[in-house]
Amino acid sequence: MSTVMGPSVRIRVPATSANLGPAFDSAGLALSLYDELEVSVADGLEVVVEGYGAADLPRDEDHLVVRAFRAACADLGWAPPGLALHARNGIPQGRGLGSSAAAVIAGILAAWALCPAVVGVDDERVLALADAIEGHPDNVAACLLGGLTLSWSGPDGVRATSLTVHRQVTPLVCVPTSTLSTHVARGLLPDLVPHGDAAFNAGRSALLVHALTTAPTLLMEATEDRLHQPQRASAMPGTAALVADLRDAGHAAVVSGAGPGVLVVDARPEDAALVRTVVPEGWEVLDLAVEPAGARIRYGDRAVSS
Ligand SMILES: Nc1ncnc2c1ncn2[C@@H]1O[C@H](COP(=O)(O)OP(=O)(O)O)[C@@H](O)[C@H]1O
Ligand SMILES: N[C@@H](CCOP(=O)(O)O)C(=O)O
Repeated sequence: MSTVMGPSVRIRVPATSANLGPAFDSAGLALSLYDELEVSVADGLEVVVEGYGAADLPRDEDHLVVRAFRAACADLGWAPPGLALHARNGIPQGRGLGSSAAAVIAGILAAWALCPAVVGVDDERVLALADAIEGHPDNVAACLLGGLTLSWSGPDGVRATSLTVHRQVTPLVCVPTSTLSTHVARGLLPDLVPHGDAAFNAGRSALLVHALTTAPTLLMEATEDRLHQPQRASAMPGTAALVADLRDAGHAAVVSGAGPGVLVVDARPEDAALVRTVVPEGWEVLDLAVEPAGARIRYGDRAVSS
């Protein structure tokens, strides 16, 4: 049992769905499904987990929130003795809903919020470190900033921008019982792709931004992809079949992130019942909203970052 040594901070981080079809490693959508954490500096390490992962996440320095916290502390030049972490996880893990990105953002924001030497949060520094830990920027950007995010890397490091989506973008997520590690799913992708497929995805990605923000009637065409879903289908045949069935029924369905969850981008309230008839037994259907503001930090009742 460790002793808490200062004030606590509460962090709420949203689930995210990356890629959205063609925009591999660049587009992300924040969803109204959250992990909530309470963190304080302590004289040792104490980790309590409720909800998803309660039975199998590590309770030591290997816990991803702890690892991200430690990395952010090092980045800030701060060396707290330990931390007390209480996590209530509402984001299913290993399903393509950005649980690891949420854990990384939570750990980094906790460090920024608790470090005595800093005031406020520098989103660009948070994003840079989160991208370095996660290995791709799409989920961490959406988790941090909310809404529809586009992220890219350049000479100045990782950058991201957040856009407001059209009101007809109403996400519905289908969550299987099976899991697939993002690391494994990334290993299925080839190093080289045909130029025609790259051109196909470039056009669809550009159209995707227009469809999500302005012209939702174009979402079916705008969510077509040739760069990652076909290459990963053998690792998640049930997911591939469900995406095909939903698209045949007229829904803009895609693999959520690296899978095996499925995102329907444009589900109207009345579609939820219909989708439930197509989804295989055991899958959970979550009727969600877009989370517009992203991660939230609170000291008591005072919100200091969104
Ligand atoms: N809330 C969490 N707390 C601690 N570790 C987590 C948490 N969420 C995810 N992780 C870690 O990330 C892994 C899942 O990451 P990943 O394969 O990228 O799937 P996802 O699509 O859910 O992000 C888990 O097995 C676990 O090691
Ligand atoms: N662009 C990444 C997205 C991974 O998202 P996750 O939610 O499955 O971690 C990829 O497709 O590998």
